[in-house]
Amino acid sequence: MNTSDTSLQQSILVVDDDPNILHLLQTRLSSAGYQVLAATNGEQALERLAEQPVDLVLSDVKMPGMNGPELLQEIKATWPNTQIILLTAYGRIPEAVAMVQQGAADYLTKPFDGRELVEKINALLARQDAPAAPGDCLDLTQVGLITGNSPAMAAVLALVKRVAPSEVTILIEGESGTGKELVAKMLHRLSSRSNGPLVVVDCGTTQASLLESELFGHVKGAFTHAVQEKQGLIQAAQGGTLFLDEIGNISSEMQTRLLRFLQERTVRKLGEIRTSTVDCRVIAATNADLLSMVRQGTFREDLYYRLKVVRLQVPPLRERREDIPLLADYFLQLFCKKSGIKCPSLSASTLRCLTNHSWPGNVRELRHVMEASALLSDRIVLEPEDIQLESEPPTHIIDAPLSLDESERKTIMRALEQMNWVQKDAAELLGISRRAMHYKVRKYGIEIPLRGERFQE
Ligand SMILES: Nc1ncnc2c1ncn2[C@@H]1O[C@H](COP(=O)(O)OP(=O)(O)OP(=O)(O)O)[C@@H](O)[C@H]1O
Repeated sequence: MNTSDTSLQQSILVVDDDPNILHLLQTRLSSAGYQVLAATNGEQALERLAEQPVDLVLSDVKMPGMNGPELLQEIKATWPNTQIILLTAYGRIPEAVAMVQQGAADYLTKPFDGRELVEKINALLARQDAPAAPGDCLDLTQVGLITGNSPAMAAVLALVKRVAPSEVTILIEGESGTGKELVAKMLHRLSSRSNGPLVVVDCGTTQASLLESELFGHVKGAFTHAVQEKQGLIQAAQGGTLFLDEIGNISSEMQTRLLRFLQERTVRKLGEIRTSTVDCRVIAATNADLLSMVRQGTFREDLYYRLKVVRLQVPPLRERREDIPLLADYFLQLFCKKSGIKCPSLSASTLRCLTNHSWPGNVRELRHVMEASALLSDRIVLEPEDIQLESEPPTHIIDAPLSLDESERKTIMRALEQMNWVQKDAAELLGISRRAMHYKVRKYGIEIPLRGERFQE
């Protein structure tokens, strides 16, 4: 902590070119017990910091002269332990999110709620004061996440390390079995909440009717089988991380309740009047295309944007084949050690065979294949015939390069399907004129189902 010797007060530098906002922030934060310094632009902020380092900088993003991203870069280079919270206009959220990815702790949109701001700062500085989290020296294998030399996973891990210490909500996307849950674990372990619980909720397999009481809890007698009071999983994540797996599977009622929780950070048990505040970081994961679901009206747009403050995309295994040999060997050794059997090695042709497979079930499939091979073979070196791979679909279907026309036709079809066959909307989605869409539909002989509307030219 950077608190000066003469005072135990924590210090905050507020930076904004609007004198009214500056005054408001100074008053609010002083009355919350902080020592507050002020600057009206980025250059002045750096001068102030050179005179007196602070615990936290609260800065506007858009300012004349040095802008928010430049100021962030300067501060991170010279005072790496100083936390930065950004204030941004609603329309500039993408810029603020990019800054969080570059090391800012969090952001708030203007107009902001003063109470929420103070709570955010209190929580952030309280955690900064806490002893170093175990995640500080985390080695990936501690969460069981193995990667080889693939650039695709290196990029994911770099982003994980950058955003883990912040408080932002994260949406992890990726096909089933790619390791999204392990990524969530890593985010938790690398955060300042790593001493708190990581509560995993599988929204995909929990029965819709049960999910509400699982998440929010209930009082005794709230419904027929509520024989005793139960704490909800959200509350159980107090001080830690709530991981909502398969978020695309929740009902529209649950979407509304979750959105309310994300906005207000309070929960109310079923059958209870009182609400309680919960301080937890939320990470969600999905293997569905949430954006398409938003377009089809099956997933709330406002919830989608609340969840995907930062998006992390875990690539399928076929896009990071460099990782396959290391993962295969890791699973083989893990299983053999657990089962007390002598671990075989993999011949060069077996490795080639594993690397060329398309792995539709991703890392989970590779794990199962290696376990089965270790169990079923008693050889010292595993050859391709010892490995049971699902047969691949005929390669000419998946590998044949698409002609430009074919891929254009597929794109048009996908857009039309997504927009319920309304050509006007599909044209808008693809950023082409209605006339061009009409022409392409005719060119490719695409049949519009009767319920689809045809636009007037
Ligand atoms: N990089 C990895 N290193 C080691 N094990 C991995 C890795 N990625 C995935 N696994 C293993 O593969 C299996 C699936 O991983 P995980 O549950 O994290 O995937 P997921 O993307 O969350 O899947 P789903 O969408 O089906 O929930 C687990 O057994 C996990 O341990």
